[in-house]
Order: sequence, then C-alpha cells, then structure tokens
Amino acid sequence: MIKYTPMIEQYLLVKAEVPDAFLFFRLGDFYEMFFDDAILASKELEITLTGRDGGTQEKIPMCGIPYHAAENYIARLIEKGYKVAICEQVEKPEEAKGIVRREIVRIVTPGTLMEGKMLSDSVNNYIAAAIAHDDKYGFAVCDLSTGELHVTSVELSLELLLDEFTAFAPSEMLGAADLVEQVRANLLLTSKAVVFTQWDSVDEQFTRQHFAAEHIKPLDPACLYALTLLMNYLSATQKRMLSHITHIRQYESNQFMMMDSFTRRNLELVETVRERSKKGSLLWLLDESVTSMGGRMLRRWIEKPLMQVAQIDQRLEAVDCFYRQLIIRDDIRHHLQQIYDLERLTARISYGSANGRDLLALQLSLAAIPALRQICLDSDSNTLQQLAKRMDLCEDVLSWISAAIVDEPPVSIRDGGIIRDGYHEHLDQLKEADRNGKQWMAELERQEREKTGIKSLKIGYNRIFGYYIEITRSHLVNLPEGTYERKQTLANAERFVTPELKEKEALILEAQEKMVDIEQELFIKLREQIAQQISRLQQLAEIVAEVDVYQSLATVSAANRFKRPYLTDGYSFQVGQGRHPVVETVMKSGSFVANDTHLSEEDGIVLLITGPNMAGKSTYMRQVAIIAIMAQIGCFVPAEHANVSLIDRIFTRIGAADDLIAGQSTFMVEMMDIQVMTEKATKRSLVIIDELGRGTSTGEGMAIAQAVIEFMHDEIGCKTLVSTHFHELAHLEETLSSLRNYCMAVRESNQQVTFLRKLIPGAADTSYGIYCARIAGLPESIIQRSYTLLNGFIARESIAPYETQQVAAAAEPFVQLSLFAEADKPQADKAKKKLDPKTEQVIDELRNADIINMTPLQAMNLVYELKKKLAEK
Ligand SMILES: Nc1ncnc2c1ncn2[C@@H]1O[C@H](COP(=O)(O)OP(=O)(O)OP(=O)(O)O)[C@@H](O)[C@H]1O
Repeated sequence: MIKYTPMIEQYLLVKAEVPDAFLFFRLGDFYEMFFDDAILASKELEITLTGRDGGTQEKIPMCGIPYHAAENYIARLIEKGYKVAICEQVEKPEEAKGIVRREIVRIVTPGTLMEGKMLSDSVNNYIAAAIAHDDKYGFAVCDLSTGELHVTSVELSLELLLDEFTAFAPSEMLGAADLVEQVRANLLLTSKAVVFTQWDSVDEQFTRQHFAAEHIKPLDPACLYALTLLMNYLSATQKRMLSHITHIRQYESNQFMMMDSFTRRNLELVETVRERSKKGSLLWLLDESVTSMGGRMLRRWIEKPLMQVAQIDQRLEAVDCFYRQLIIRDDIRHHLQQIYDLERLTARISYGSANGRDLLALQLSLAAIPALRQICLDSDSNTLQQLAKRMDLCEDVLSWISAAIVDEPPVSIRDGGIIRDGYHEHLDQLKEADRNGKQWMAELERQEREKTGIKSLKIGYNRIFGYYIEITRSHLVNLPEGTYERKQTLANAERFVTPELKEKEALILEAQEKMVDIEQELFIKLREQIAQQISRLQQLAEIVAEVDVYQSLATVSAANRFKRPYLTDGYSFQVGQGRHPVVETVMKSGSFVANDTHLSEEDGIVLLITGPNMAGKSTYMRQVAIIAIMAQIGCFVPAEHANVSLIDRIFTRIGAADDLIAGQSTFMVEMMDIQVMTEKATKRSLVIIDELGRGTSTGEGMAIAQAVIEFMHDEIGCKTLVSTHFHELAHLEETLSSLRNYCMAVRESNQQVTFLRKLIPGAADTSYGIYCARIAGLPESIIQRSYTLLNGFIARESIAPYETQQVAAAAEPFVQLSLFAEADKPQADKAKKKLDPKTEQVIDELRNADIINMTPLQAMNLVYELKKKLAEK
C-alpha cells in the first residue's frame, strides 16, 4: 500500500467527499490542487504544474493559486461547467495537535452562485431538481442568490417536464442518473449550457426542519420529493443555514400559458435564435425596468403568461395608470433608481456574506420606499394602491443601519472604520485612544525635529516594522548618539525606533486590533438582527419589483403606441392592425405593414397562408403569438385594438435548422412536434406551423400537411395558422368549413415583384421561389432552366388529379406567367394542339405517374425523360 505523508492522507480523505469537484485545499496563503485535479486545472486555468513530495518516490502533481485571487479562478472553472470545493483550515496552527484540521466549507457549482461576475443582475440563476414519483414528475427550482423557490408537479410526461425546465432555464439540474440523462438528450442543441448532477438524496429530515409544517403540508408527494432533493443538495454544498429560503411557491403548470422549448426559442421571447442575445428579443423590447429585481421579474412574467382574466386585468389596470400619466411614471422611475437589488442584498445578509457597503445599499434603498409608496397610494389604480398598502417600510431596519454604519464604509469588515461614533461606548473609548495615539505621534515628530534640527525627519508606519522614525541619509550625521535603535535601511534613508515609540506603538496597535474586533462583532450582530427580518424584506423587494415591471411595460407601451387589449374567457380572437413589435422596432420607422387577425367560429379558425418566400408569412404568424403572449402577461399590445380570448398553450413549428435535438433529422423533429400538438393541443390552443410538410417528398409532404390540417380542424378545433408552399392545398377551403385561405399580397410589374406584406383573403398560385433565387444571385442559366422545368410541371399538373385552375382563379393578385421566360412559351402552346399518338403516349405516362410518392428530383427526371421523348418524335 502506498504510504503518503499525513497531509496528503488528509487531502485524499477530503477529496473522497467531492469526487466530481476540484478541491481547493488551503495551505497557508495558497489553495493547492493535487493529482488529477492539478493536471486538469493547470490546463484549464493555464497555471504551472509542479510537483510535491508526498512520501512516495515520485513527486505528486500539484498546482496552486494565491487565496486572495481565488474568486477569479473559481469563476473561470464554473464558467467551464466545473464545480469547486473550498477546503479551509478550521483551526489555528498554534492550537493544532499535529496536522491542522481542514474541512470543506462550501462547494461552488454553477447553480449555487451567490455573487461574482458570473451572476448576471438581470437574470435569475436557477438550480432545478426533478424526480419521478408514482404517476408524476416533481419539479423544484431555486435561485440561491435571491432565495426564490418554486415547486410543481406534472403528469409523467417528459415533454411537460421539459416545458417547466425551459421556462426557468436553470444552469444546473439535479436528479437520478436516468432522468438527468433523458433531459440532457432532449434539450435543443443550442440551449443554454446546463450542468447535470446526479443526486438522489431524498431523506426528508433537513427539509422538514427547515420549513414550517404548514408550508410542507399542502405539497403532494412528488413536489415534496423534488424539494427534498434540492434542499439536501443546497445544504450539502453550502454547509450553512439557508435561512433566506423561506417561502415555497407552489404552482400548477396550467395556471400559466404553456409553451415548449422550441416555441420559446422561435418566438425569441428572451433571446434571439441566432446570436442568443437579449438584444432583438421580446424581453429586450419590453425591458425598461429600473431595478435588477424588476428586470428579473419581467423575464419571469414573459416566460409564464397568465391564464386568469381577472389577474391579467389587474396588471393591465396598473400599466394603464402609468401609461396615461407620464409625470407619475417619471416620478416612479426616479424613486426606483434609488433602490438597489433588495433581493440579492437580503439574501447576502441572511447568508452572512454582506459587507458594510451592502448594508449601506439597503439603507439607501429603504429610504426611497416612502416616496414610492405614496405615489402608488395617490394613484388612481386599485392594483397600485393595494400594493402600496402591503409595502412594509421596514423603518426599524433603516434606523438600525443608519445608527450603526458610517456613510462610506470600507469593502472588508476586517478593515475597521465601519461603525459610527456614538454607537458603542467601549468602541468610542478605543477610537479615542487611537486618535490620541496618532496625535501623540504627531507631537513626537515635532519634538524630534526640534531636538535634532532635522526638518525632514518624519514618523511613519508600515505593517512589518510598525512605527519608525525616518531620517534621510544626508542628515544622519546630525543624529545624536543614544536612544535611536536602527530598524531598517533604505536606499537613501534609515529608519529607527526609540523605547518611547515602541511603548506607545504597543498601546495604539492594541487599541486598533481591539477596535477591529469589536467593530466586526457589532457588524455581525447587526447583520444577524436584520437577517431576522428577512421575510419582510423579501416581500418588500417583490412588491418593488412588481411596480417596476408595471412602469416598464407602460413606458414601452407608450413609446410604441401599443393599445390595451381586452381579454375574455371566450373563443374569438380579434386583432385590428396588429404588428410584430420587435420587427417593427428594428425596421425603419413607419415601414412595418400592419395586418388584422380574425379567428372565431364565424371568421374561421384555421388560416392557410400561402405566398412567396420573403413575403412576411412567418413574421405574421409570430406576430399573432407574440400579441397573445403580451396580452396575457398584462402588457399593452402592438395593434389598434385587440379583443382576445385566453390561449392555454402555443405550439410553433417555425423551422430553423440549428435548433435540432442531437441526432434527429429536421423532418423527424417536425413530426415529433406535430405528434405532441395532436396529443396536447386543446380548443383554446394556438398552433402555428410554418411550411408544413417540407423536408420529405412533395407528394408525401402535401399529404401529411392536408391530414394534419384536417385533424386540427375537425378533431381539436384550435386556432391554427399554417403557412405552406403547397398552394394546391387551397382547395381545402371548400371542404373544411372553418378554414380560410389567405395570402401575402404581391405587386408585379416589369418582371419585378414587390412584397406588399399585406395579408389578403385568397390563395397564392406560386411561391416565387425561382424569383427569389434570382434575387439571391444564382447564375442566370440555373434560373432559366428552373423556369423551363417549372413549366413542365405546370403542364403536367394541368392533367393531374387535383384541380389547380381553381386555385389560380382564387388568387387574382398574382400573374405568374409574366415571370416566365419568353422562350418557354412555345412548349406550353404545343400541349394545346391536336395530339399525335406519340404525344398521347407521353401523356399517358404522365397520367399514370405516381407523383405523390416522388421526390422532386425523381419528378424532374421524369419530366426530362418525357421532354426527350417528345423531341424524338
Ligand atoms: N408586415 C411587415 N411589414 C414590413 N416588413 C415585413 C413585414 N413582415 C415581414 N417583413 C419583412 O420581410 C422579411 C421576410 O419576412 P418573413 O421571414 O416573415 O417571410 P416569409 O414569407 O416567412 O418567407 P420564407 O417563406 O422565405 O420564410 C422580414 O425579414 C421582414 O423584415
């Protein structure tokens, strides 16, 4: 057996507790890493790998970082998805018998950050836990940096669990190995990086001790298990009381509008699909919040639109008040600016990591509350008045801090100078002694200058040598013999001490040390006293955040001419002159074309939208979904008027190739999504499918598209917007009573196509795909060849089983032929002449061709063959 030194033995024992984390092992002023940790850390952090004798023949790999720079290195490792366990010396070396005792004091993981630059102000950092129990999944999610905690349970369906998961976008997930693996495998490739931790500790003891029994009682077993998983992990990693996690928010997933991860991504609710940036998302547009808490709350609201009309109306009423009254809005914004991040401040106070500046920030924030409260009380909004009545001014906390903490406290509580004069008698005495000591030093300096006649003589202080008398080299000759004891030699000066100086120094330093100890003690006592008030402060923080969100929504609504929507529990969804708020904002002002949306029993519930590429189909369909979401979060909407029914769930299938789940084809993903739609959509859902049926052969694609539309129409009856390139599907309007054809208007002149972006009744008869290809700059030979082939298809389709003539008739605004090359016309004319037997044979072949089951390439080859036969005649 290998025999290591006692220190390495100790290291190995501690490391065994955290096999999946880097162990930062404190040795004096350094955190050291050993063995594989050292090899990997040296690579990841680009620090030198050395070796250390550990009792074995070969040196043990080692690398280290200075303790004062640790935060930076920890952040870099966390950012790369690692965990870091901090192991400290927990007794003083002089008190230790043998080797100093060391223990892990905290494990930092991506989901449990409390501070640092990785923690974004405007985004919650969640950690989630999930567990399968009986016929449900329990799901618990917490932001340790604010103390916010939510729990729910959903049916035992992975999709539903993923929906909850993506609504919170946690940075870490805990759970049993197989469940964690399933979630990992089903996340979109482009999702935010998540660290998955296998964790299955479900001993309820800690959770039951931590929360009051009446908070635990309403939880169903699945919720309780998920909560237990989470709390056990937090307790194991944080190694301390988690007293800022006080309030369990239990919710049912059907309290909110449901959306899957694909839909959230595609509607670009909180970040864009391509750059994954906030800029360009709905959140970016709506975020005029002043406080970080408001910013985070707004994000949560966007992720979870409401499902109760009364609750939405309450929000809209407050937004309306700020919308109408610019002066009040400005006033509110001004007072909010004085308020710091109360949620994270209170969490740090209760966690024991808040410093003097944090308490000062709390004091300044609390000082701004009365004015904020008054504005809300005086407003004509019932919602704001109710919020104001619930605002606890926490005046006691404010007075405790202002009595104790100086106006400009230092960063570290070990620096001293944090407590006000007059707060503590003994401390005041020590301060006096300290001040006297300093005065005495100044007096001594004056006396020494007089005695020696050296004007440049000075008394100084440094940490290593303490107080000293400094004399420049050129004056050394003037120094009298006797009491001066040499202490330090510099390039052009000597430093001395005298017995008198030493004696006074001892007194001053003792006073200073005691002062710092007392200050620290007083500070911690105050911090603990405030921590007792944590739930009051948290409640206040939440109310302030809510007021901030209302003013943010009102500010944006006023600036962009949004109008108040009216929500109903009914079925009809009517929007007049709707706009896509983000596309409108990023475009030149005034150039966005507004479009109506009418979805009801009378107006039709399925809109089949045809039209050229680039005409604005996807933008329009997204706009409908975004308006529904904005209305249900309680925001005004980009439209002239909106009377909309609640939407319980939005499904979108708006393709983007980079959104695939690992190992799946685009078509497969589309079919899987549609399977979920058919299973989960209700009459109150909104389904949006862009280019339904693409990705397989034309015939099959069209067949699937028709079957899906029929199913949505007949079986579910949900509001459905479908865009398609298969203009042949327009005939469905005749058989499906609630389906309406729409298309995007286009103006053609001189072989030029202008997109009018206007949604009009009727169907388009072409996609102008080849025209778009020309605009994109494809070689003219390809464009001409495409038109030739297309004409072949059209000639063939004219005798195919379904009638495209009707479709063309329905679409007056389109004049397709003007786009065809002149050279193609003779061929089209020939088909109309009296036919010879050979031609008849070609037509027979065409008639019998199984187009439905052909790929476009096979179809092209067929046309080519047939043309060749005609030419041979
Ligand atoms: N209502 C509108 N007013 C003004 N511009 C618009 C409007 N709708 C869309 N656009 C502009 O047209 C461009 C194309 O829109 P969109 O992607 O929605 O077209 P599409 O019909 O879905 O095309 P494709 O079928 O190729 O995806 C957008 O980038 C946008 O800038």
